[in-house]
Amino acid sequence: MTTEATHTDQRAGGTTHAGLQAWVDEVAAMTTPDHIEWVTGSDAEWTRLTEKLVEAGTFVRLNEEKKPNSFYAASDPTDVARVEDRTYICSVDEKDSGPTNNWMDPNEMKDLMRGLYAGCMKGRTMYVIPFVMGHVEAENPMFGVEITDSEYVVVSMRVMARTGVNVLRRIEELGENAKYVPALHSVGAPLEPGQQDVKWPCNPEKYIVQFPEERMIWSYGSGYGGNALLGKKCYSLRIASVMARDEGWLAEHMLILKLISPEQQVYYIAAAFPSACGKTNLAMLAPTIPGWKVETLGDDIAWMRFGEDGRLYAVNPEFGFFGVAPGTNEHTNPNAMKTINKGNSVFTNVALTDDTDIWWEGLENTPAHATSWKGQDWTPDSEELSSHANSRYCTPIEQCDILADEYYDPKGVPISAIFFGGRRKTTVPLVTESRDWIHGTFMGATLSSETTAAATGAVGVVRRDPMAMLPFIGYNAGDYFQHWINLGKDADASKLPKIFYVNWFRRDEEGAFLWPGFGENSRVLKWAIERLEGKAAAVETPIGHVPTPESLDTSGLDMSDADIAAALKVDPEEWKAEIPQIEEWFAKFGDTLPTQLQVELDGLKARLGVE
Ligand SMILES: Nc1nc2c(ncn2[C@@H]2O[C@H](COP(=O)(O)OP(=O)(O)OP(=O)(O)O)[C@@H](O)[C@H]2O)c(=O)[nH]1
Ligand SMILES: O=C([O-])CC(=O)C(=O)O
Ligand SMILES: [Mn+2]
Repeated sequence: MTTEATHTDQRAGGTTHAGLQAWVDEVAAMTTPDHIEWVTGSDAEWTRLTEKLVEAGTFVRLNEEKKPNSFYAASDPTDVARVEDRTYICSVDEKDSGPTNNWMDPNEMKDLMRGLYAGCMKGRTMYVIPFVMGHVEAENPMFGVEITDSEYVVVSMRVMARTGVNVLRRIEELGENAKYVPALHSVGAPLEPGQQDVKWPCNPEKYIVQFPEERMIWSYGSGYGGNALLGKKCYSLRIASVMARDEGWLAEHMLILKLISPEQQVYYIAAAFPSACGKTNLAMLAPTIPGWKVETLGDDIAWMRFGEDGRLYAVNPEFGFFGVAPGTNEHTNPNAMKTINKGNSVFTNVALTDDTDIWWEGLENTPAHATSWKGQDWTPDSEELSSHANSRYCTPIEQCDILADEYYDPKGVPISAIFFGGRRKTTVPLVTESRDWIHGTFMGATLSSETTAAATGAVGVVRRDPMAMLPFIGYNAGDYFQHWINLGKDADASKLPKIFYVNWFRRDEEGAFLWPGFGENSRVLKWAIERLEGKAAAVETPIGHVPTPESLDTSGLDMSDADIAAALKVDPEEWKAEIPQIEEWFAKFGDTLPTQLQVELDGLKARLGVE
C-alpha cells in the first residue's frame, strides 16, 4: 500500500457503532460519493479543508493580520437564506404538523427525496460529522451525525457545534443506547468525471425536511445557513421542540444573557426575537447605563428545563455565532467585532476589500473600492449594496470576551425574565410586562414582526411569528401553545420567569427609529429587573404594564420627552386594529387553540372596548 492510500484510509475512518456504520453505508450506497471521510475536528483537518475550499475558489483567505485563519465566501445568488416554503415537517399524521408548517406524507417525501439523493454525491467526498448540541457531559447528551458533501458545511459546523472524534468516541461508548439525530445533507450537485466544479454548488430544487417521529433530518439543494448546518435550526429547534414537547421542556429561538447590576446582583434573561431582529445584538450588549454589565451565554437558541429547585434553567446548545453582518459595527456590537477580529471565522456574502479584508453596510471605514458579494466592483456610489442583507459571520463563541463562565455548565442558568420582541414600526410599545405566565404566553403566541432577509420572500411584511418560532416549531403550533401553558400550570408560579414584550423598532412620523436601541436597550433590561424586584413603577394598560416615563432610566439619554412618550405609548386605536389580525391568526388553529388564549384575547378586547 502506498503512503497516500494509507493516509486516505485513515481519513475514511469508520465506527464500531454498528447502527451508525450501517446508516453511513446506506447513505453512501444511495448517494455514491467518490470518497468517504469521517470528520475528526483536528486542526490539520481544518487546514486541509480550508485549503481545498481556497483552491476550489469557494473561499478567499483573508488578510492574516486583520483576520487570521479566516475566510470569505460568496454563495450562489439564489442560495442566500433559509427557504421556508421548501421546509417540511413530515409527521406521520398531517394534523401533527399543524397549520403553520408544510407537510407531506413521510413515505412519499422519502420516495421523492431518495430519487434526488440517488447518485447526488458523485464526484464528491461524503463527510460524516459526529456532533453534539450542548455538552458532551450532559446527562442526556444530544448527539447528531451530519452527513454532507459540502466542505463549507464541514468547516462551518466545526465552528457552530462541538464536533469530531471525541463526540464519536462517546457515541461508541454508549453503544446502541446512544441516541443521535441522523442528519443528511447534500448540495445536490453531482460531478461527472472531468467536470469542473462551481464555487458554490447547489441545486435550484431544495427540500429541508424534518421527520419528527424518527428524529431525523433530510436536507437537499442548499449550502447555506440554517438550510445546511443541520445542528442549528433543523435539530436544535425543529426536532428538539418535538423532543421538548414529549419530555416536558422547551427548545426556543432565544438568546441567553447574564445581567449584573451595580450591586453585583446576577440575573439571567432569555429573549426570543425573530430572525434578524436583534438577538445577537442584545446578547452581547454593552450597557450604556453606569455600573451595569452584560455577559453572553448564547445568541440564537436556548434549551430550557425545570431544575430541582423549580426554576427554569437554560443552556445554549451551540458553539459559535452565525450572526447577521450588516449593521454590526464598533458602536452597535463592539463585542461581536472583537470576537470576529480574533479570526478563525467564515464570512459569507459580505464584500471583499482590496486588502482582502471584509466590509459590509454599516461597518466603519467604508472602502473606496471593494468587490461586492456578487463579485462586482463596488464603490460608495454604487446603487447596489456591497453585501447581501442576510450576509453572515460564523465565529467561535469561545472567542467572545464577555462569554459568561456559566456557558460551560451543562445544567445551565436559572432564567428570571423572558423577553418576546418583534420588529414593528407602529403599535407595539418599547416594553410591556405581562400579568402572569398565561398572559405572557398570549403575548408570545400573538407576537408579530415585519419579515426580514433571513428567509427568502418579501421583506417588511407584518406576520404573526409566535415566540419567534414560526419557521421552527416542529409540530402543531396550537399544541405548542398548549405546551407552554401546561409547563406554567405545573410550575411554582413564583419561580417562573416574568414575561415581557419589547419592540426596539418603532418609528416616528418621518420613519426614523424612535428608540436608539443597541446599548441603550440596557435601560429596558434594568426596568424589567426592577419590576421583578418590585422597585419600578408601571402604568396598567389594556395590553399589560408599561413603564411610567419616570420609572425608565433615561439619564444621559439623548431623547426628547415627547419621543420617550411616543416609544412607550399604548394607542387603543392601533391596538383595536390589531384585534382582527389576532382573530384571523387564532382562527387558523381551530380546536387546537388553547382556551386560555381565547380567554386572554376576549379579555384584551373587553379592555379595549371592542365588541
Ligand atoms: N434599530 C435597531 N436595530 C437593531 C437593534 N438590535 C439589532 N438591530 C439590527 O437588527 C439586525 C439583526 O440583528 P441581530 O442581532 O443580528 O438579529 P438576530 O435576532 O440575532 O438574527 P438571527 O441570527 O437571524 O436569528 C441588524 O441589522 C442589527 O443592526 C436595536 O436595538 N435597534
Ligand atoms: O438559520 C439561519 O440561517 C440563521 C438564523 O439564525 C436565523 O435565520 O434565525
Ligand atoms: Mn436565528
